[in-house]
Amino acid sequence: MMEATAALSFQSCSLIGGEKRGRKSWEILRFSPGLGEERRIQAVNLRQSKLRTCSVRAKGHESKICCSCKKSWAGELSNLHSSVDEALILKRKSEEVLPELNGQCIYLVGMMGSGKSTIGRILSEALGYSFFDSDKLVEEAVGMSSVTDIFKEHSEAFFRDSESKVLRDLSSMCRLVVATGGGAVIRPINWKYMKQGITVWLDVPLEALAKRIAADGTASRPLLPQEPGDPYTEALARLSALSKERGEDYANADARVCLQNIADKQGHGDVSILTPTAIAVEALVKIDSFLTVDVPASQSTLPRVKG
Ligand SMILES: Nc1ncnc2c1ncn2[C@@H]1O[C@H](COP(=O)(O)OP(=O)(O)O)[C@@H](O)[C@H]1O
Ligand SMILES: O=C(O)C1=C[C@@H](OP(=O)(O)O)[C@@H](O)[C@H](O)C1
Repeated sequence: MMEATAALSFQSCSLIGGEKRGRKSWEILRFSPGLGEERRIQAVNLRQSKLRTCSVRAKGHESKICCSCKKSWAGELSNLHSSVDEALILKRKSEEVLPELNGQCIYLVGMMGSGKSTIGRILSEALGYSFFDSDKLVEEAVGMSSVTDIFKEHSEAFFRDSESKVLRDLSSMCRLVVATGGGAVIRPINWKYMKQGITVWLDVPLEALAKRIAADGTASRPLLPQEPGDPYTEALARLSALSKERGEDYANADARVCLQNIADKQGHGDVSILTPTAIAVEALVKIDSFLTVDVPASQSTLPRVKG
């Protein structure tokens, strides 16, 4: 009872001013346990990237609430790791973004190994969307079990044509999260298909990509050197060349999730400790910003919404 009263007081206190009307922006994360007179509440505002902690002191029938506000919740995430259930934040943020998406698909783009499949699965589950990996769809369409075999037995151009057909077919559907192949961005026609939905670039430092790929092996990635040698150094060299060729292409995406920026905001700068769930939350934050940005009346168009 005390907790419910405190939560209501917290939500209705003046802290809420200045945000979108009619939408709950502050999420109560936790009450301190214990049965004492004073309790602490942590709440996060995903829209404004803020974390607040309140002490609630019971005085008769009233609750006195003292609040402190931290500038950036992203900057607090390392602390939150131990104290806050990331899954709850993901759930709350996806509930907030879902109505704004209005069924539009999400296309994840980024270099190979950037986490498109990993983050895509998490996003699809959180949003109740279906997940597709475009490489897998190409394999099914061609009737071969790996992209590497398609490159070997046919050609890269054949693979790219099949990839474009897959993206064309997906573009008429809704409520999907699609992990695209790392090279899907190089063909302008693919952008036409992907822009039927929201495109999100997972921007991961090359060193982190090379580490992941060296750990996974390059067998499933035909554009990377397959010869013996130091896998990290070889992957890094090839990824650097591909990234130079494609840098501008990825930047066409509607939203950019830059892992280095997240890690810097958290104050440690280490992208390797960012969890896939935290990255998925950041993707939703960026999608939300893209969808809710004020469009001047002169430039407004009908919403890009399907069925
Ligand atoms: N945030 C992360 N931190 C550490 N490893 C990750 C992260 N996201 C993905 N990985 C790992 O990196 C590798 C490539 O991820 P994947 O999702 O297959 O990338 P993509 O689909 O972009 O090629 C996998 O081994 C995966 O487990
Ligand atoms: O970057 C690329 O050109 C490619 C990336 C691969 O997908 P992932 O990004 O899922 O590894 C796959 O489509 C193919 O090997 C080509």
